[in-house]
Amino acid sequence: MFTSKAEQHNIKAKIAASYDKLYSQFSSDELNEIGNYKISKFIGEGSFGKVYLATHKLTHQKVVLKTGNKKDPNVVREVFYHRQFDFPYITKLYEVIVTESRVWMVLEYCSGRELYEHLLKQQRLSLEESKKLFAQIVSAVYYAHELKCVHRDLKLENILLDGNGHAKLTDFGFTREMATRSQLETICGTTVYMAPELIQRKSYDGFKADIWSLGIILYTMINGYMPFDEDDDNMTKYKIVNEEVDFREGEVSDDTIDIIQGMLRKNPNDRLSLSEVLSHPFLQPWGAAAKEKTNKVLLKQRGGNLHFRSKHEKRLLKRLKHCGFDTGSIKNSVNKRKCDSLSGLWFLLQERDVASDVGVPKRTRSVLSVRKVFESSVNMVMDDILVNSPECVKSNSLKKIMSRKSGDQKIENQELPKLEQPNGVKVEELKDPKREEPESVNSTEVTNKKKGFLQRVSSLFRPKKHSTQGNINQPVDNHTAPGIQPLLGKRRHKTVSNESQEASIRNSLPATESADLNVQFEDKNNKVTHRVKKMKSHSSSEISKTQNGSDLQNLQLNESAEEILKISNNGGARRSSIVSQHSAISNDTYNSEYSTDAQSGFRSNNTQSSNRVNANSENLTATRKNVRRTLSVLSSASSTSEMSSRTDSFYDITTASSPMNMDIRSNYNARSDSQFPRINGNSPWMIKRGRSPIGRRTRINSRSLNRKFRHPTPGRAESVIQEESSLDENERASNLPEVAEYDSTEMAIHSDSETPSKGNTPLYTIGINHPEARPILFSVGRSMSDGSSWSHQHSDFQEPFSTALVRQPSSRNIEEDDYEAVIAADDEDNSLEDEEQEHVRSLVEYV
Ligand SMILES: Nc1ncnc2c1ncn2[C@@H]1O[C@H](COP(=O)(O)OP(=O)(O)OP(=O)(O)O)[C@@H](O)[C@H]1O
Repeated sequence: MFTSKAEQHNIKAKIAASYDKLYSQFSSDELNEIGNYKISKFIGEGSFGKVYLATHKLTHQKVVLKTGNKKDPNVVREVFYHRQFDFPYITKLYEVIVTESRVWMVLEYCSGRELYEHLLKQQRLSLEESKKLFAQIVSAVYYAHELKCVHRDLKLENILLDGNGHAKLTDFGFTREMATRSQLETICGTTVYMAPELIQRKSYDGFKADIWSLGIILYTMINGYMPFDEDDDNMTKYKIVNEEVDFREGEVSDDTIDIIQGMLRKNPNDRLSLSEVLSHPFLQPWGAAAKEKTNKVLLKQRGGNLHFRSKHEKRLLKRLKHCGFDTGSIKNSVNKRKCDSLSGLWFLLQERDVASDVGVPKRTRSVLSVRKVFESSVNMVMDDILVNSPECVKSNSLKKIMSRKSGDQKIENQELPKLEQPNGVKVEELKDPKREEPESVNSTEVTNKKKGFLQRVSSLFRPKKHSTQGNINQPVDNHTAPGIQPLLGKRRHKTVSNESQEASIRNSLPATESADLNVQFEDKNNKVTHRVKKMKSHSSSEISKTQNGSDLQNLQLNESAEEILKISNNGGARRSSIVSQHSAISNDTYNSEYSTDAQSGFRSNNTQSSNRVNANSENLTATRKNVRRTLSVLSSASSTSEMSSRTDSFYDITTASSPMNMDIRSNYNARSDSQFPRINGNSPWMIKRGRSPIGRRTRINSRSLNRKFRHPTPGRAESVIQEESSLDENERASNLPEVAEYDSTEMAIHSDSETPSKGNTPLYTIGINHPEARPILFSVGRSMSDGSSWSHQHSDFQEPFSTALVRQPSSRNIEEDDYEAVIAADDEDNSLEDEEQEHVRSLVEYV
């Protein structure tokens, strides 16, 4: 109990200050967490929204958060289709978080970034690399096609590379199912990757259109420039429709020519099928292997056998179950592709285990993984369970591992990016990537072996640094080509910045550089400079407008080249064959298939700016760059016909709040279908403790030995801990030990109570790094008389603990004589017996 009024005032003041801090955090504009993900930096911006690098708090896995407006049909479409895909060469969609206005897609992080950037770096890819990557890309598309989905925006920018250099197809904003139709009408994609039938605005077979785009991709990978890419869009379109791709004589093998020509046949029905592409001699041995792998995945998936079959998965599942997770819910989430926090957790756990499958004995690592997840997810102590789990006992002693690994490590302070609200998220500060640490801990020297058990264990779960893997922190644009590097560096930087930043970068460039920030490749043989454009997906309602106002719809694409050129040249002078200033304008101009005038605001900004460019040639350079970078386009030709895809009934995507951040106690009643981990078949907070140490380290009577902590009855949802025994609910409630108040600091509210001044106050997690953090020593006991309630006492600890939950007491009239327990600081205190130690840990750390 508190010894003086002054102390009580002091404590009250601290609680009030913490409350204020919490309140201001709630009302802050800064955004640094979404669900279970901690945002670490802004990495790019697409047509639909911004993209951030983030860390999954429970597994420390890096992920990408891609945000979009909830009302944007393309965002809905992207989620709808993407979540159906579960394939090694398609970026994984782990989770979808829906907030009031935005959708956050949690995606697999591809540290190698875009294939486009890789190609810029290499100028052109070796045949071997091209084959390998292309086989992976084709297999991803083949997989999607087998699921009757067409991508419709295949391009270098939509193929990412993971840390192992594997291709990952992404960006399913224009995807469409083809199960119910054979022809599509909506014109969408990116001009230079578009099939002739789309350019001609005919109805088209989506599968065949994808195959054409793949042909463009392969050609570009091998040659380092695009087959149809003129500075003038009309010319590009003319060539797509009328001309054959050309190859440098003697440089390209017959197989290469054959496969590319096979994919780029003007008549869609003459094009190779993807199965044929994968079996083509050019692509061997990669193609055949990729095809086989894809067919296996498809077979498994169709049979509903994709998950939980491998030894590794079974082992992980077992561990989770052992720790009380509701594995049925996890399976359900994963199998149904719910993209909720459970399936996210599952996939990330799996990936982390696979990634860290080096060096640590399997059994131990598994146990530790599960332990860490559990610790993080419910913020409570699992030591009791894990230390005594058979796995842990069989393998290395956890204590030994901890004492080996807990070492004196200095953890750098982590700076968080400051963000605007989701719909206008803006990074004010970018963290130094080298200092990036997944843990949100402040600078602390951990020197004492006896310091926080959790912290020591937690240090074991920090992701290993894989020096061989692609590092996101490395600059992407270390272009090898002289002269290109500075240009790329600047352009790249600009790509992820806002318009004003772009303008300032551009202004700082010499005129020749700023003229076109697209990278130029010099073809040494032909002395012709080629370009690989980076195209930004966007749309407008102006598809038919060329830069000079001519209507492409009326343009006869089989007109003579002269005619076309005449139109083009009228449209504006080409500054040179190398650096085009004008061409991208109409090239990048399309409609959303749902586009209406009202909606055009969504994706038509680039078009509008393009038009402004035309109007004012002085602004052309700066504005064009925005337009130029990317384009994926979607015309409104058949908006109604394809609208039906919106009616798909998919939304069992979970909404925003992470279960881990929810008040787990308030879910007590629903625990049978709870998603939360359960311990020994009970709710997560019903941690079974051993026996309680009593009577100055003597034993308590047998009745209390089997008691468990649990949260209170529904009527007292805010209360903290209750014992479970054979007593009925009322008795349990009355047996709730009250926990003394202490400082409350960082987050993790575990109660819905509004203010700490109420009788039942919220619980807070106290962080070890808080300047005022100190542990609480609880003396817990009960009188020896039957039916007596548990009570406790608290006093200061000399040594800090990693975590303690505290609560303002509602009752302070506990009599000294009622106590019979003394709590020890650490499990290494040999003066306590095992069960007593467990009790101590569960009380001090778990409470
Ligand atoms: N899973 C990912 N891993 C790593 N980087 C990613 C990932 N997804 C997107 N990015 C990066 O984020 C940026 C924006 O991506 P996004 O897909 O939103 O736009 P985009 O493909 O550039 O444009 P658009 O949507 O118009 O096609 C790009 O630089 C991209 O490389």
